[in-house]
Amino acid sequence: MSQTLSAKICGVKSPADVVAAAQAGARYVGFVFFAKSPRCLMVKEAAALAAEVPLGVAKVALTVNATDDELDQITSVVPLDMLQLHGKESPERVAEVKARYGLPVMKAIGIADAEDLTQIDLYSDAADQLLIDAKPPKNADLPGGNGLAFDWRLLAGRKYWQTPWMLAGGLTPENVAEAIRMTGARQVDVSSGVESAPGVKDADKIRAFLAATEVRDA
Ligand SMILES: O=C(O)c1ccccc1N[C@@H]1O[C@H](COP(=O)(O)O)[C@@H](O)[C@H]1O
Repeated sequence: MSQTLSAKICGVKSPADVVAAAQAGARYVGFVFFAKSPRCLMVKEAAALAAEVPLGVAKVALTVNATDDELDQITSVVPLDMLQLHGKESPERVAEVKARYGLPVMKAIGIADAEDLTQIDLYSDAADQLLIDAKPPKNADLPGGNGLAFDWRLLAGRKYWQTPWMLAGGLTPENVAEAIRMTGARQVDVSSGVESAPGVKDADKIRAFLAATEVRDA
């Protein structure tokens, strides 16, 4: 039996990126609002891109430790379906953001070893979704989007968490099917693995990534 998973293409920067993601079957596209990222958008640029996103594809704003002022600016200008919090936001802050903006919130959890998995339980009530990503290296400029994978064996047998979750971190068209098989993920998120250079999405890689998420049961 063939199972189609949901995929998020994060860090789209142009109408062509949006078209490539939507036509390939992405269920989410991500707009990055983090100045150090090569994928960072101005609020007005994101609003223009949001207008290009077809119905059925969710628009996600990725922020890192954003203040209310920053989130006010983003949410007042960009039509959004979800907020992704990718910094050190506490469970209380996640709940506050969810209540203040009335949008579903996805909290990123960085994983390097088994101990990090305890974070998942801490956030599972406050967040609508969890993004289980590789923990960034110490002193990295970016808390995500580094093209680094974690040991997927840490998630083996844990696919029945109550809170919906996405797998992220170092996914590529070449490894995503194996990552899905090992973790049981039903949703995957990718940024650098579908780029030809940092911040430059590649339509062929986006298509190959989405095609590879169609996993055939044995
Ligand atoms: O993509 C970015 O630039 C980024 C910046 C700051 C925080 C998170 C970011 N991206 C997120 O990280 C995951 C994993 O990225 P990658 O596929 O390993 O490059 C990505 O899916 C985004 O959600």
